[in-house]
Amino acid sequence: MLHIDIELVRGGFRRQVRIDESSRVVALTGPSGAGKTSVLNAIAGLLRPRAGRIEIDGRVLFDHAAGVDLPPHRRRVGYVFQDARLFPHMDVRANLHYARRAEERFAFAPVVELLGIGALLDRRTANLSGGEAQRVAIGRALLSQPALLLFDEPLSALDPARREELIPYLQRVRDEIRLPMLYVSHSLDDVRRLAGAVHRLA
Ligand SMILES: Nc1ncnc2c1ncn2[C@@H]1O[C@H](COP(=O)(O)OP(=O)(O)OP(=O)(O)O)[C@@H](O)[C@H]1O
Repeated sequence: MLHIDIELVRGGFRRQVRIDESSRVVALTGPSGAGKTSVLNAIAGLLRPRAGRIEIDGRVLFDHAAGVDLPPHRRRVGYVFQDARLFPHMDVRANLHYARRAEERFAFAPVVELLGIGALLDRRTANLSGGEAQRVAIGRALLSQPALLLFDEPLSALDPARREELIPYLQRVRDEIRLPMLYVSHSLDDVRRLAGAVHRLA
C-alpha cells in the first residue's frame, strides 16, 4: 500500500526514509525532529526529496530516476494539520466548499453526515471548538476527493475531552472512507486506537 524510499534534505537535516507497509492505515511516530512532517510534505508534493520514490496504493507520485514528480494538485492528497487551518472569514459551509472538486466519490451530504457537522454549516469558524474545527477540516479534505489522507498530529492541540470526542470520528473515517491513511502521532494510545501498523522514524 505504502512504498516510500526517499532521501530528504532540509537545511542541515538529511535522512534516508524507507517505509514499506501493506496496512491501509499507518501511524508514523518518532522523536521531535525525526522528519515526520517532512515525510508528509514529501508525499503531498510540498517538499521535493533529493532522490528516491514514493508509491501509494499503486500510484507513483514521485520517482526521481524516472523523472516523475506530480504537482501537489495532481497527487490527490487530503491533508489535515494539527491546527484546523480553516479560513476565518468564511463560515463552515464555505470552508467545506473551498477545495471541493466535482463529486466523484465523496459527496457533500454524506461527508457532512459522517462527520456530524450538519448543525455547524452556518456557523463562523472562530466560534467552533477545536474538535469541531478538526471535523470540518477533515470534511474539507474529503471533499477535495483525495486518494490518500495525511494527518499531522490532528489531536495534539485538543484537550483530553475534545480528543476523546474526535477519535470516534477518525475511526469512522478510517472504517467507512477506506482510503490509505498516514497518521503522525506522539501518542501511543491514539496509535493503538487508529492505526493498523506503526512505522517509527528513529
Ligand atoms: N524550512 C526548514 N529549513 C531547515 N531545516 C528545517 C526546515 N523545516 C524543518 N527543518 C528541520 O528538519 C528536521 C525534520 O523536521 P520535521 O518537522 O519533519 O520533524 P518532525 O519529526 O515532524 O518533528 P516534530 O515532531 O517536532 O513536528 C528538523 O531537524 C527540522 O529542524
